[in-house]
Amino acid sequence: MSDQSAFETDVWTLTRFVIETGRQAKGATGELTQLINAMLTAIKAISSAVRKAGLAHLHGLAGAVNVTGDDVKKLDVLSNDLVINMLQASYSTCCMVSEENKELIVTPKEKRGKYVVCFDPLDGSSNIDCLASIGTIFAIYKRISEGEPTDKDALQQGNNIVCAGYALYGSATLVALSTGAGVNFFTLDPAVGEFILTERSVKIKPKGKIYSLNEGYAKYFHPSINEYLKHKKYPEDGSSPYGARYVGSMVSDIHRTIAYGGIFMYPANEKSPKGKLRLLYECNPIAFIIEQAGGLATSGTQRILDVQPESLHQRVPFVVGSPDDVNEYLSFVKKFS
Ligand SMILES: O=P(O)(O)OC[C@H]1O[C@](O)(COP(=O)(O)O)[C@@H](O)[C@@H]1O
Ligand SMILES: [Mg+2]
Ligand SMILES: [Mg+2]
Ligand SMILES: [Mg+2]
Repeated sequence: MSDQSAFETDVWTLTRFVIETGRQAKGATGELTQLINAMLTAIKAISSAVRKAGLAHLHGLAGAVNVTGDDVKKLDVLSNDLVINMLQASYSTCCMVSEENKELIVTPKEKRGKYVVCFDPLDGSSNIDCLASIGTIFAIYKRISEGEPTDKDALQQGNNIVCAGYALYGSATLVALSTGAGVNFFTLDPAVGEFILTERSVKIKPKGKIYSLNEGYAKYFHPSINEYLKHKKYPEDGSSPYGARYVGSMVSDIHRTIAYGGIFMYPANEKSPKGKLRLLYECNPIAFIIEQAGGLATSGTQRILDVQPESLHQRVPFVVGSPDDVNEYLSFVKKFS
């Protein structure tokens, strides 16, 4: 920062950051910049709705069940509508996949651009009514077909991600963003209505002190998971046991994992043989961000970004975090295979 006075006069806002990096990219047309800015507008509007949800009668159920069996909340619907409308109005998308829409969302012909966006408009919606932190997750790809957009455009490996990010509506509203050159954090200054760069080139610790999962399902876990958890609670080498944290909003649990280090897991269990989290709009964008911060993301048998998607709402077991912690977990998988 150039100015040492209390009031910063040359601030790096996220809008400025996106314009600058867009300008530097070879052959850039500005379409990705337009798309990211539209996403940020949706995120600001969702943040505002989240902050006044209780006052604006936005708590509670919308009265439907979505394609993966979740009860849909009023804020899920509002967030979904905001993201779809803002993105379509940016003239930069051809199709989208949302947790809340069974089918591919195809942009009207006259508003089409070259990008595909997969998103979870509101993550952790079971936490809305108790005022715990929630989020939004997204991944952006270039379309791969010509003519009418099809599912094929969205069924791309995470390896093809052009840009991914998440917004966390926590004690502050924060956006983590990566275009493949590291991860940056931006915090919303509500007075200005802009996201301000607060942490550049974020790196996750090689090893943490926290494990995070819904341990209530232990009865249904594979023995390798329970053995690993036992090792975290009763370390044989005399080291201190790990602390346990689990919000139940993935964005919160992931943001803590990046900020403090450690491991987050939503493994398969007997009741959910592929776990709960969905590949296209939950696991892939988070895996991209975690890897960009120096961490690892695996299904237990495969790197998440290498998984070839077969359907829009498919689930995948998900284990992510500090590299040493994820590798230690993988050694337990190996022992039991
Ligand atoms: O209640 P469980 O089984 O622990 O599941 C919690 C997980 O479900 C989710 O809430 C699913 O996300 P949605 O709220 O977007 O459906 C994740 O954020 C979280 O990690
Ligand atoms: Mg849901
Ligand atoms: Mg979610
Ligand atoms: Mg959701």
